[in-house]
Amino acid sequence: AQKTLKDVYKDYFSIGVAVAPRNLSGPEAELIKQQFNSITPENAMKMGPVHPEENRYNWQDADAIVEFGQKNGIMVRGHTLCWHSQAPRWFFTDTEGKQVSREQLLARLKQHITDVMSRYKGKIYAWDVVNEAVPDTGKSIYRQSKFYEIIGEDYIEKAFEFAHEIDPSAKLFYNDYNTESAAKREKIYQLVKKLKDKKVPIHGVGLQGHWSIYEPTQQQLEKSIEQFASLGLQVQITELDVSVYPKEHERRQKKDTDQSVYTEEMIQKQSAHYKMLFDTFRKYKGTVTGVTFWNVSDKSSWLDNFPVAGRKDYPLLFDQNYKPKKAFKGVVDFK
Ligand SMILES: OC[C@H]1CNC[C@@H](O)[C@@H]1O[C@@H]1O[C@H](CO)[C@@H](O[C@@H]2O[C@H](CO)[C@@H](O[C@@H]3O[C@H](CO)[C@@H](O)[C@H](O)[C@H]3O)[C@H](O)[C@H]2O)[C@H](O)[C@H]1O
Repeated sequence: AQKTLKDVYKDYFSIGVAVAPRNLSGPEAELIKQQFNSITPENAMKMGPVHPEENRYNWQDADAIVEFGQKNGIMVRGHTLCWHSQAPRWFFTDTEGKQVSREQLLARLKQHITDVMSRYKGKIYAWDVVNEAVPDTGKSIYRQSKFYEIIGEDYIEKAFEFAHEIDPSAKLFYNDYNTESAAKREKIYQLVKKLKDKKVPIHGVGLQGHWSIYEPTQQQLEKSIEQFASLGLQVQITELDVSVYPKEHERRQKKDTDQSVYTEEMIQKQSAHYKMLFDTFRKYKGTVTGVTFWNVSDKSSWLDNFPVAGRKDYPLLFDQNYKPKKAFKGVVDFK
């Protein structure tokens, strides 16, 4: 029988995928049930989509995803309780449109985390409590978000404390991208070390893993896993995809990459890169506790049209017909 990701990795870490309600029926649902034992709502549990108005929640999509998990014995990972992006405008202004005070915003953040986590208590095993709070550039370890401007740096520790109070059994993560860039990794390390030193209830760091066939190197990845694990934190890869195109800054040099053609060279490089990534994840068994892909198959990825409008990407292990790609083989054939 064909090997599946969840069976091959059952002694290593959970294998997940980001989903939207549209993925939970038909051939995609069959692929999800066959290959994965964890799902993450791609958008349904974010502040804006789930809490569009102060006194109105929109639970429909989030409920559908949790019910699918419950019905099929698939764990659910929560994403995300506090993020500067996709945060509803009302969160930061009062009824006259004036910016709210530190106390008001802290109370709203507490209410939001309390309501969302209470609804799914015992049904969500891990949460990205705070997402992308560290800037890519500059000395400060704090992104100048509305949360930081209005509350101050302690909005992060408060969010973790609010979360832990509601569901002490849920594993709580700080989640970010570009975690393999030395400068950004050091700032994230400083942030989470501060939280650990203050005995804030944080259990792990999420490396989003929006990588490409050009980066990271194995050394860079191992350095990130080891640096965060040195604080006694677990590490999860939370939004994995391997674009066949170089990142923006490299792209300008390689003009011909905007053609959306999936070349044999891309297939070879992608297969080798995915193999290196999973060889590395297995090496840190017990530290790397979960790996989640961001979208199900090349049929539809957030990387289609991003950052180049109209450009198709091929970043995942299953092709546009939900069939396993060459890269899949390199990931499951290690025994
Ligand atoms: O950006 C990739 C990752 C990076 N890390 C954090 C992680 O949360 C993020 O995920 C992406 O986060 C993006 C927003 O920042 C999501 O994109 C949003 O995805 C939403 C749902 O499809 C879109 O909302 C729909 O927009 C449509 C037209 O604009 C409207 O008609 C729909 O009603 C509305 O739901 C938003 O415009 C679009 O911005 C992507 O699907 C999602 O994959």
